[in-house]
Amino acid sequence: MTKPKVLISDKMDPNAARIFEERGCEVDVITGKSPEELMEYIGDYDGLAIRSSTRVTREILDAAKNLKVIGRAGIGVDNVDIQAASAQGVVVMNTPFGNSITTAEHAIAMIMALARQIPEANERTQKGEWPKSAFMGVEVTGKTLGLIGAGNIGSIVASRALGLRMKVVAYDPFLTQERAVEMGVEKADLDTLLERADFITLHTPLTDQTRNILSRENLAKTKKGVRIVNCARGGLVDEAALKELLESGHVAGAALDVFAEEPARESPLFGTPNFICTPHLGASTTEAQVNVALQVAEQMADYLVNGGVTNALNVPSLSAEEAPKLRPYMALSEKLGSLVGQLAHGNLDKISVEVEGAAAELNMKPITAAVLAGLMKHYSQSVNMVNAPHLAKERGMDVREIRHDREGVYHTLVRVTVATSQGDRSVAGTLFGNEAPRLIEIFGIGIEADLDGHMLYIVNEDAPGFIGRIGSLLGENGINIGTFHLGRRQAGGEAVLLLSLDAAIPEAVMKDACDLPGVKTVKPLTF
Ligand SMILES: NC(=O)c1ccc[n+]([C@@H]2O[C@H](COP(=O)([O-])OP(=O)(O)OC[C@H]3O[C@@H](n4cnc5c(N)ncnc54)[C@H](O)[C@@H]3O)[C@@H](O)[C@H]2O)c1
Ligand SMILES: O=C(O)[C@H](O)COP(=O)(O)O
Repeated sequence: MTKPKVLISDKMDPNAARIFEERGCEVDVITGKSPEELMEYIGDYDGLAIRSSTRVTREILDAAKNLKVIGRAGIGVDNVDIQAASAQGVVVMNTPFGNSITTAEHAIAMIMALARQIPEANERTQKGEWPKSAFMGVEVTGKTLGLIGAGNIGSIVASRALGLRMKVVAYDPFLTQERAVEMGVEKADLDTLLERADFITLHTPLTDQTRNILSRENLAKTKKGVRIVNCARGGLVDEAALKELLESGHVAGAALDVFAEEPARESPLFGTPNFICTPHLGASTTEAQVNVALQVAEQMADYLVNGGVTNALNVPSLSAEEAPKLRPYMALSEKLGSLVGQLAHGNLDKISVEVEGAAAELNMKPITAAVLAGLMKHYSQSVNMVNAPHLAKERGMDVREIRHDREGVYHTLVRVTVATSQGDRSVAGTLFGNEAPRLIEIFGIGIEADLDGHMLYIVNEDAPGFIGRIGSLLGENGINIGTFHLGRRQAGGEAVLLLSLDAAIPEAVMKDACDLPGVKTVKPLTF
């Protein structure tokens, strides 16, 4: 088996490359290249490991013909076009916790640096000024910290601030009262926070709701003498308004680790009194970088080698334990989706996936994704399990998942039903020995078969002599039958034949098969 190839395109702890190699991947480290250069060689890789410098745009993804997974060694994925990645079937994963403590500590360091003006005092002291009377700081003890965003990092900041004997007021629409009590913070609305905070620290992602959350208007609502810290994302604070308020003295200090435009080689804020900044260093500690590098490499290799999905932002997670159990179900589901996609006609926009027996114990999302991938691959190119649910949603397909508790005849069963203009059409399958996908029913007729390679599906009137005639026709045309499966609704009623063939059936033979007496439908199938 060829080894999956991974490209590390941003500066990353060397442990990442080591883990990739140990887990059976080939790895190249090529950093600091332009998007045009990256586009030239990205097509060779199955995996792309990044931090915040590589921008994974639609154009890069278009060139990344073999790409299966993008791994972000860190939290923010705003440098990745997730929609384009999903549409292309590329899994996007991050490491949501590896640098949280480090970033929270950076925010606390910024709070302390602002309170005691450490950067300016340091600079002037080293210039030989000994400016003892120029600086008068504030204590943080007893002050109110306004926390905007109380997720992973925000809650660590809160716990450290409480340790510094600050009061913490938090604004986060997803913060429950119970969680606020557990964190020891006071839940507030944004206006209350702005009015009351002596220090404000931001810990939200950049979204349409949070962009410019500290707008000119909101900054004007803050207490005179407020100090502001942003170690989350540029774009959360109006930088021009911040500069004016620092100059007027309304804002007593501001510390930014992140800027609306990065890298920020110039900014109107540079040189403004009481403004300090760092070049997006929130996650830059040895500990955090080792954490995220190890984690991203483990996750990506797990996906590329075993199909395990952890911390993905565009597909449901699938643990390394679940992956081997689900793999045969995914193969079965893909085949059932493919069968129904080849046999049913009309608008296949209503689909239900039902599971019972052992299958009902499993995570259904990957099973449904596999059904959709099998169904849609006959209608759209480059569809896979990652992009199939997105494509189905985009097309407005009504997808239902039904889990039955009942015990059926089979120890495990997956059924796929599509609503067609002729009514519901359903196919079902099971796993033999928990491993081998096996069809057990087509459109209400019990029939057992492997769905593999070239097959021929025939519906005919159940009458003596038909099997001989179809066998002769194929034999006369040099087409070897591999397996032969039969089912019927009732004696003398509608019968189904499912043949596996060693080669694709030529058009002319298909026509002759259609002309055999009693034949209603003939359809070549491929799996
Ligand atoms: N400076 C750095 O180097 C650095 C390092 C790590 C993370 N970050 C950034 O820090 C941010 C926070 O990371 P995290 O791990 O805590 O994320 P998280 O998802 O755990 O927490 C984000 C919180 O923001 C809240 N939120 C969302 N919309 C909001 C709104 N409109 N108003 C108020 N709160 C809102 C969410 O409910 C959530 O609780 C992210 O943007 C991340 O990219 C920066
Ligand atoms: O979202 C993150 O994890 C941080 O912004 C860290 O970014 P970096 O990996 O480029 O330091």
